[in-house]
Amino acid sequence: MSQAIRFGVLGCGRIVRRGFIPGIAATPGASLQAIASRRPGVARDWADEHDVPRAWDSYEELIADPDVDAVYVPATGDEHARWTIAAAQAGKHVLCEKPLARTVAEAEQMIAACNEAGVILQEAFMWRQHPRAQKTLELLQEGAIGSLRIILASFSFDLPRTDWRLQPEKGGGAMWDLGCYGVDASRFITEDEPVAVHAHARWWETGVDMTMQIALSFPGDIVANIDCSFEAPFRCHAELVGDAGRIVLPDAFQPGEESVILLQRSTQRGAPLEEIPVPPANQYACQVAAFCESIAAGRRLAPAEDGLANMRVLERVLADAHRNRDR
Ligand SMILES: NC(=O)C1=CN([C@@H]2O[C@H](COP(=O)(O)OP(=O)(O)OC[C@H]3O[C@@H](n4cnc5c(N)ncnc54)[C@H](OP(=O)(O)O)[C@@H]3O)[C@@H](O)[C@H]2O)C=CC1
Ligand SMILES: O=C1CO[C@H](CO)[C@@H](O)[C@@H]1O
Repeated sequence: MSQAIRFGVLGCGRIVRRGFIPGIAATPGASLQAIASRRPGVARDWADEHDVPRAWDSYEELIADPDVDAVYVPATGDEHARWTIAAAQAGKHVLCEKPLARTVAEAEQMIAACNEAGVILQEAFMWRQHPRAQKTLELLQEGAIGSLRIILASFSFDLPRTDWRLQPEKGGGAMWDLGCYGVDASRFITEDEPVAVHAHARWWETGVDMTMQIALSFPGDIVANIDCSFEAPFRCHAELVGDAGRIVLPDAFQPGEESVILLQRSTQRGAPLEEIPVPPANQYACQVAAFCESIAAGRRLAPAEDGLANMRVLERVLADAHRNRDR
């Protein structure tokens, strides 16, 4: 096999520890070469703890490191565009956390910078890379639930009120953080873009949406009902309803190593739910592997333009929620 892709990570946050580090450790063909934090000494501590060869006290130094081939951007939403563009200009491939940016305009600039530099840009919608996502598409294509009519997706948890996700200037808001998954999933499942959007939110004192209902209509009169919330118990599920059955995806966007698809092949009340097995997989490892595959192929197998298309829908959704405020 050719030389492993050497990754650098910009920041020491929760998803780095919980997702990316275990994911890259389980990915042959990828290695974690360097880690940076804006907080002095933090990257050194993490590097020692996780056996990472290099530690930097600034993102600029990591980006300038000639031994780094690809950069993972797990920063707060407001920092995605800045660091993606800087890394691309230094010739590094970029795996950027979701959502790509705060605005469509920012996402367009990121894609342009990566195209100009000839580097790969991938949005870190890890759930798409898990084998369950592909298996779900196959079941739909085989007609396992007949014609798709309804998509339901819910993602919520009780957010500590001190989190940056409540700050609008940091790219906060339940839609950007959680609703983006349901929108991404409905576009992935329909392989299409919505023809109409409607949204209603409950707003937090800082100006971000705390809870949002999103209704999307897709070609073929497929409807998607998506909800997201920072003020509710943890829920993360999706259901695809057809005219001949339904598919349930427990822990939709955060499947564990072992996950299942629940399939009801009938519209009869009380019809059994069959467990469709899915190969065990760590979705963060799948994500790194897919990204490395794109680098090796020299083209984006998971196009960043898809992230841009998601951003376009999210911007429309947020605008509609603002329009419906106080109605
Ligand atoms: N795909 C997934 O499963 C998940 C994705 N995410 C995404 O990952 C990103 C980070 O989320 P999470 O790890 O939960 O967040 P944390 O609050 O735990 O970490 C924030 C991160 O942002 C960095 N950062 C850079 N600039 C700033 C700044 N100006 N202010 C504050 N922090 C800054 C910090 O690095 P430093 O060490 O330099 O301070 C740190 O790495 C978000 O984009 C989020 O949407 C989050 C959770 C799950
Ligand atoms: O992307 C994400 C997935 O899960 C988290 C909740 O558990 C979110 O807050 C996060 O930003």
